Amino acid sequence: MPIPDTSRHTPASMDANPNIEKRASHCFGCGPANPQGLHLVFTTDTSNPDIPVATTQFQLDRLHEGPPGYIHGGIVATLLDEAMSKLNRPLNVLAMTRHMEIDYLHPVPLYQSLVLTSRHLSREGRKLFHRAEIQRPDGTVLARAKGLFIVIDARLLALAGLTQPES
Ligand SMILES: CCCCCCCC(=O)SCCNC(=O)CCNC(=O)[C@H](O)C(C)(C)COP(=O)(O)OP(=O)(O)OC[C@H]1O[C@@H](n2cnc3c(N)ncnc32)[C@H](O)[C@@H]1OP(=O)(O)O
Repeated sequence: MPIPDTSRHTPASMDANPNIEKRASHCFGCGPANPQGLHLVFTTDTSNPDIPVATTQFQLDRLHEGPPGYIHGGIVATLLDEAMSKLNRPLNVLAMTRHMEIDYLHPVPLYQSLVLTSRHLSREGRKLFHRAEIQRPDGTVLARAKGLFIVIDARLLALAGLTQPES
């Protein structure tokens, strides 16, 4: 059984009393403090505040290889999930992925700059429906996802110690 590397298991994300920003700093998708992470940085377009759009460019190497020369399918799912999660804050909610479905349309290549974009579709109560795509710069869609995110009650997060309680 693999032995955990304690040097990587004592960051701020594991501290007894972190705030949500410190915890988020170790997010595998976007956390700047995670040395193994993807370090995605999104631009969010809120010109229509009801339909936020998040976009980033990324390029991965063999660390994330699945089929030779292409990104592992699980990492493709991570990219799409991460992009959709970036729509929640502009909508002023905390939410977690409940369900997502993915169309792997073409293999997603390593060593090429690609575009990852997401868009909010609709909301029904606690249920947020988002979509995301990975595209080549010429607009060819390589993978596409639809996601259902469920709004989490901020007070429950505070009770669980994941956020600071509202004063
Ligand atoms: C805090 C910031 C985090 C940022 C995270 C970034 C994105 C992530 O990667 S999150 C990590 C992955 N996700 C998770 O670990 C979440 C694990 N799941 C959970 O904790 C819970 O299921 C949770 C909190 C999301 C929802 O739980 P719960 O409140 O019991 O909801 P639940 O009743 O199961 O489902 C909610 C609704 O979705 C509906 N639903 C479930 N599946 C589907 C589906 N496939 N299609 C349509 N609707 C569905 C349910 O019917 C229900 O609808 P309604 O309220 O109308 O009855």
